[in-house]
Amino acid sequence: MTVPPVLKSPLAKSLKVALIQLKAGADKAANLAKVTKFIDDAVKTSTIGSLDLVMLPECFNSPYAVDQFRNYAELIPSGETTSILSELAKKHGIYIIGGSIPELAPEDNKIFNTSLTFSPSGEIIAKHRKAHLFDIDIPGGITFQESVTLSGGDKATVFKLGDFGNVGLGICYDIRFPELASIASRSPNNSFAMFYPGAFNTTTGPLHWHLLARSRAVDNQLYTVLCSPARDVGGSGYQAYGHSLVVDPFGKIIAEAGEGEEIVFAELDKDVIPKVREGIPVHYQRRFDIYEDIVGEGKVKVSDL
Ligand SMILES: O=C(O)CCC(=O)C(=O)O
Repeated sequence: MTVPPVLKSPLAKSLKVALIQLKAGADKAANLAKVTKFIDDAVKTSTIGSLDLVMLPECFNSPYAVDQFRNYAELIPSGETTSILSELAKKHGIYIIGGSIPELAPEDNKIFNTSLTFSPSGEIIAKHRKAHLFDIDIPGGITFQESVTLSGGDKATVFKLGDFGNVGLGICYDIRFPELASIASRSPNNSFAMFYPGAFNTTTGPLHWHLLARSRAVDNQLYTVLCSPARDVGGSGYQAYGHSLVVDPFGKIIAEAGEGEEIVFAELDKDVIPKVREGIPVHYQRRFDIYEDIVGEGKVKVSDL
């Protein structure tokens, strides 16, 4: 096997990120006010210098509940959450990965679980509709059927984060399907990170949250960044797992929250990617001649907004 010359890192510089682990309730205005305050605080209290990107959790403006998604759904881009996040990105001059919100698609009245990313000038630069719907039934554990009210997106999402390079985006349950991260990481997309706003629960969280984050990182030799809501201790609704985290391309957890409301800071160091790909050259050893039919070049649907 010939290892090609080490690629220069796709990153212009290190990416400084903050993950906002907040608890959302039934009051949408209060949720949005909280988001504004947390983002302002993250920028002010950053322990790693000037932030480049702030990330929010899945369903941060509504309860995470099948019977509530339609009540909270908004049009994109004309809805209020889109304009608030756009203004915040502009005000602070940062990228915002806007967790996810229920989106109403007016053309067919469907509801999607959708994540938007904003540039530092407030433009939407990516839109991912959760592709794999969270339909599970674990006796004595948890039953949840997103497909009762949500529809699934039909594209992988990879986009350019300005000078930092390409990244991929999935939502929560999407992390269980390795294909999205693999599409993002391999040529020609060559992403350095996968971002997953997610709301695992107290049944599957302890079993799989860290395992999946580390697996996607190791499989693809990129960073994985997962942002969860805080746990609603004593609440009667969905119990999010918490533990927002960042895993480096070696599979090491470099930042992690607890269960409550918290901001976690992490720096995604550009030099780690070529180091790990040189040391363990799986990135260059893919045998698409053997498994082209699974994720063959040119056969994927990547979102272009
Ligand atoms: O996959 C899991 O265990 C949790 C997924 C989830 O909570 C979600 O997709 O919102």
